Amino acid sequence: MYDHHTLLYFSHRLYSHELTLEENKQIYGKCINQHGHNYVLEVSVKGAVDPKTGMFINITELKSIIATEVLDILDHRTLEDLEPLKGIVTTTENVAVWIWGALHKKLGNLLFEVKIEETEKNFVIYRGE
Ligand SMILES: Nc1nc2c(c(=O)[nH]1)N=C([C@H](O)[C@H](O)COP(=O)(O)OP(=O)(O)OP(=O)(O)O)CN2
Ligand SMILES: [Zn+2]
Repeated sequence: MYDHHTLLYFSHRLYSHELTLEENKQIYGKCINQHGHNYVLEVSVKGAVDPKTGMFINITELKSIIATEVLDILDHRTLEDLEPLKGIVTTTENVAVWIWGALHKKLGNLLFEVKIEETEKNFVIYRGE
């Protein structure tokens, strides 16, 4: 098992276009307003160590995959503006599921877990269930 931490910042609001403004206010409160977080993304991978190399993935490759598939798309962006997240309420749960999908395309079964901390108090762990 190997964990890799990375920081990213993005702005979002919690708002569902399937609900009325009143319903959104009821459900999401102050979070319907645009705001941002310094998220911490932790990607865990697992695999059988290759006896020849002593690795199951080169961390340099893992970092490159996280950079191209996640950071280059999300970091310092407004989530609601991003095509891949259109129509998705950008809760930490939904962002974790989206990140899992983006990484799984490249990592396949090496991907074990995506953990994303939205604030010091809130984080989501997703294992592709
Ligand atoms: N199930 C979820 N609930 C909430 C989410 C979420 O992603 N999933 N997100 C938010 C807001 O984005 C908000 O910015 C974070 O919530 P907040 O209560 O502000 O976070 P803190 O607990 O760190 O804030 P304190 O004011 O210090 O308590 C809300 N809900
Ligand atoms: Zn928020």
